[in-house]
Amino acid sequence: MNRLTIRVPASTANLGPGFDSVGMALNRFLTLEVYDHDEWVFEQVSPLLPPLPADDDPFILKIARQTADLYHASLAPCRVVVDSEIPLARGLGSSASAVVAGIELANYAGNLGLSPQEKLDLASKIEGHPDNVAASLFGGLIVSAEHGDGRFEVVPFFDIMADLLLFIPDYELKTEDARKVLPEFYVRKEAVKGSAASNLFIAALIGGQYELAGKMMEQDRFHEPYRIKLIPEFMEIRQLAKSLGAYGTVISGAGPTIISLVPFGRAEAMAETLQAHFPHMSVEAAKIDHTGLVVEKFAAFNMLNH
Ligand SMILES: Nc1ncnc2c1ncn2[C@@H]1O[C@H](COP(=O)(O)OP(=O)(O)OP(=O)(O)O)[C@@H](O)[C@H]1O
Ligand SMILES: N[C@@H](CCO)C(=O)O
Repeated sequence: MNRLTIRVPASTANLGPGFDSVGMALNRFLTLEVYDHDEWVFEQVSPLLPPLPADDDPFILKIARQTADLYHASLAPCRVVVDSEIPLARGLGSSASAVVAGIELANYAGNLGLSPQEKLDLASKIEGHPDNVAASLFGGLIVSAEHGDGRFEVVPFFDIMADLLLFIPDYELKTEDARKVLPEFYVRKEAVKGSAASNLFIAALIGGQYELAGKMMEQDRFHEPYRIKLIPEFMEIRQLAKSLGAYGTVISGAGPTIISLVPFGRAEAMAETLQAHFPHMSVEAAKIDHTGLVVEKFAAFNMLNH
C-alpha cells in the first residue's frame, strides 16, 4: 500500500499594504496522510477542522475532483487522514492551504504531473487571489501578480531575519465578509500612497531595514482602514506591541488575527507578556516557514524482498 504525506503551511497575506499580492508562509501546518484504498474515506484528527459534511464530498476532495476534471482525469480512491494546526476563518490562510492540499491530492490520485506553475495558477484562480496560495506553495515571503491571462508570477525571498507574533481572536471573520467592507474604487492620491508604501515595505524588508519595513507596513491604504472597525482590539494591540519593540503590526489576511513583525528571537518573550493583556485571544510566537508545500511519497514495503 503506497502512502503519501502532503504538508501545507499556513500563511499571512497583505502584510499591510501588499493587498492581494504579498504573502508569507507560517510554521503552522495542514497535513494529509494519504493511503491507497478501495473507496474514498476522509478522517479528521484535529478539532480545528470543520465537521465533515454528512452527504457531500469534503472540501478538499471537491477541490481534487475539480482539478482532475480540468485535466479530464479520474481519481483513484484514497483514505485520507487530515490534521491541522491552522484555525479557520482567522486570517491565517486556512482555505488556501486546503485548496493547495486538494490540488496536490488530485496530482497524486489522478497522476496529473502538475508543474509548480500549474499548481499556482489553479490555486490562485480558486482562491481569487495569489497571496496566500503562493506562500503555501513556495514558502518564505512571496510577492505575486497576475499577468492578465490567468497566469501568475511570483518571487519568493527566504532570508528575512525577523519573527512574528500572532494575536488570534476567539471569533471568526470570513474573508467573504471582510471583503464586503472594501471600496470598489480608490482616490488616486490614496492609491499612490498605498502602492508607494508597499514598494518601500518590500524593498526595506529584503534589504534588512526592519524598522523602516515596520513603519511602511502600517501605511496601508487598500484594506486596513476599512477593516479596523471589524477588529475592536486592533489599535490597542498595535500600540502595545510597538511599546515592546515590534517593528510593525497589521491585520493578517482578511483578519481577525493581528500579526506583528518582531526582532528575530524575541517573539516568545513578547508573546508571554502580551498574552496577559489579551486573555480572550491566543497570543503566539510564529516563524516564517521556508519550505512551502512538502510532498513525501513512501513506496510499498515488500517484506519478501528484505
Ligand atoms: N481544511 C479545511 N477543510 C475544509 N474546509 C476548510 C478548510 N480550511 C478552510 N476551510 C473553509 O474555508 C473557510 C475559511 O476561509 P476564509 O477565506 O474565510 O478564511 P481563511 O482562509 O482562514 O483566512 P484568510 O483568507 O483571511 O487568510 C472555512 O470556514 C471553511 O469553510
Ligand atoms: N488578500 C486577501 C487575503 C485573505 O484571503 C484579503 O485581504 O482579502
